[in-house]
Amino acid sequence: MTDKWMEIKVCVPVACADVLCHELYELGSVGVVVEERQLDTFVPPDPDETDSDMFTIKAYFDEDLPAAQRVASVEGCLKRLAEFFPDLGAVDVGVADIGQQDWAEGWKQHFQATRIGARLVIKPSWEEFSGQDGDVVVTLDPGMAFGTGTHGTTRLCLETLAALFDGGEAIHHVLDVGTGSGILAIAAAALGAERVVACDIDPIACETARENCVLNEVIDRVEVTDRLLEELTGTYDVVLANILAEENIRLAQALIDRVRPGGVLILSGILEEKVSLVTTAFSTLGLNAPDLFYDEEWACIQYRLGH
Ligand SMILES: C[S@@+](CC[C@H](N)C(=O)[O-])C[C@H]1O[C@@H](n2cnc3c(N)ncnc32)[C@H](O)[C@@H]1O
Repeated sequence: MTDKWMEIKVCVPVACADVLCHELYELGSVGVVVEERQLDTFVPPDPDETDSDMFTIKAYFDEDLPAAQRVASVEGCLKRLAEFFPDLGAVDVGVADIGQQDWAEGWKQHFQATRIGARLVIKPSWEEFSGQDGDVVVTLDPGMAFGTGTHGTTRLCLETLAALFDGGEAIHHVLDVGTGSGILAIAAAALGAERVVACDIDPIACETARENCVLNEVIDRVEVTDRLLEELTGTYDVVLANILAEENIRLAQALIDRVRPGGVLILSGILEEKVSLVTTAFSTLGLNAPDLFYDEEWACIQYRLGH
C-alpha cells in the first residue's frame, strides 16, 4: 500500500457534484469526499465563502502521476462537464501531497495535554504527563468520536464546568447530552460528580465514551446510554449539551426539564452568529439573562434556573 497520496480539491456547484465524483473515480481516484457545509456544521463557515450552493470535493489518488499531469486531467474533465453544466464556470483545481500518516493520524498532532482552569488537565492516551499535586487528569483516546478538548466548543464546556466546580458549586449529578468521546462526562466525574449520565445518538460515540470511562476508572459513576434525551428522567445539578444551535433549540424544553431548580444548563456548539437564535428560543421557555462565553467563532451559553 502506498504511503503517499495526492489530494485534488475543487469547489463546484451542487448540481454537478455527483457527476464530477463519478468522473474522478473514472480518472483513477481511490476515494472521493464531498464536503457539504450544512452537514459539517462543527466546522465554522469560511468568511470568504459566499455561495452555500457549492460543494467542496476532495479526491485522493495513490499513483505516482506528476501533480501537473493530474491537475491537467481534472481540468480537462471539468471542461467537458462545463458543456452540460453552464454554472460550472472557471474552477480552481487545488493539489496537495499528503502522507498516509497525515491522513489517518494527522489530527493527533493537535491534541496535546491541555490545562483547563486551575486543576483539570486533558491529555491524550499516548502522551506522558507529570502534573502538579491536586491536578485532575483526564486521559482520552477519542478514536472516531468527537471530543479532544482542542475544539472551541468542547473547551468552552470544560472551562465552564471546571469554573463551577472550582467555585464550590454543589455538583452531584450531571447529564452530558451528545457525549462524543465522553470527555465532558469524564471530566465531570473526575472533578467530583457522584453520578453522570452521558447520552449520544451515535453508537460509535457511546462505545468510545465507555472505553474512555474505563480508561479513566470512572465507569462505575458514568452511565453511557444511546437513549434519547426525551426518554431520560430525573433532574441534574448540571446539564451540558455540546450539540448544534438548531439541535439545542429543538431540544430546549427537554433540556430544561432535566435541570433541577437552581441548577445550571450549559449549551455549546453554537456559532457566535446563532447566539441570539438560541437565546430567543430559550427566553420563550422562561430562561433569560444567560452568561455568554466565547472562543473564537464559538459561543457557550450558561443559564442558571430559578428555584
Ligand atoms: C460536537 S460533539 C460533542 C462531543 C463532546 N461532548 C464534546 O464536547 O467534545 C456532538 C455529539 O452530539 C451527538 N448528538 C447530536 N445530536 C444529539 C442528540 N439529539 N442527542 C444526543 N446526542 C446527539 C453527536 O453524535 C456527537 O457525538
